[in-house]
Amino acid sequence: MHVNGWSADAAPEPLGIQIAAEADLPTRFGRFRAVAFNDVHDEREHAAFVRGDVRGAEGVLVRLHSECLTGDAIGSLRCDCRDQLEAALRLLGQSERGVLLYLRQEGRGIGLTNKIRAYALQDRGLDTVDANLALGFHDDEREYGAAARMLAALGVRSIRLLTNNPAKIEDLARHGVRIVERVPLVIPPNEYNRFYLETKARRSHHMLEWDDETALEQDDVPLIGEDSH
Ligand SMILES: Nc1nc2c(ncn2[C@@H]2O[C@H](COP(=O)(O)OP(=O)(O)OP(=O)(O)O)[C@@H](O)[C@H]2O)c(=O)[nH]1
Ligand SMILES: [Zn+2]
Repeated sequence: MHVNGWSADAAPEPLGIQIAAEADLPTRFGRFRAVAFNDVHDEREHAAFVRGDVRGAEGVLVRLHSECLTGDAIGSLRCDCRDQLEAALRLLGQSERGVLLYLRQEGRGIGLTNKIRAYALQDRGLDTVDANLALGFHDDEREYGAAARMLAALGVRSIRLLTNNPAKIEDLARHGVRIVERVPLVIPPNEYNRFYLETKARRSHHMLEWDDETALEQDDVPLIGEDSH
């Protein structure tokens, strides 16, 4: 398939990464292409979900989503991950082209077990940053080199990045990704993640602004079979 003079088969692969497998993926958000990679620098199974033709394209709408098993799969209300994931997929599904990178750096890179340890510390009053520090980690252990290589392997030339996180923008740019615009992805808080979101804004400088009028009411949060407390 030729797009803007590029051929998906003949395009030069960037050093150290290549597409390992791809297939169509119809989803409840629209039709995507699921893409897996071989990356000599990173053995984790990151994946790209690609909407439309992105090879050679400029200003492609891109979301980098860091894995959150508790939020993404189980529907935890402690964070905003699943809401962000669904909002991003909805936006991409309405777009002609775009990419969601699903990055296997659970718990901001500390892994599931340590994230649950961090939750236990948060239940004793620490915020997300101090909980990570108490466990001997940085507040955020993620890096976006693999994401940059995946975008290069897909032939994306420049991106419009869906994020509120300045560190993500900086690290991606440091890895050579051209970001032409930041597109906010703000989810109104619920009663369980309000402190978490406030911590993101206050301590991690995330660009979060929401209108309290639009905040989810408890009734809107699907806590089936549980008393609210
Ligand atoms: N260590 C730790 N990780 C968490 C916690 N809550 C959510 N996460 C992880 O945080 C990651 C999501 O990152 P966030 O900081 O919420 O958001 P972001 O992706 O950096 O920023 P945006 O692009 O604006 O969404 C996922 O990997 C989650 O598993 C927590 O309390 N502690
Ligand atoms: Zn989460």
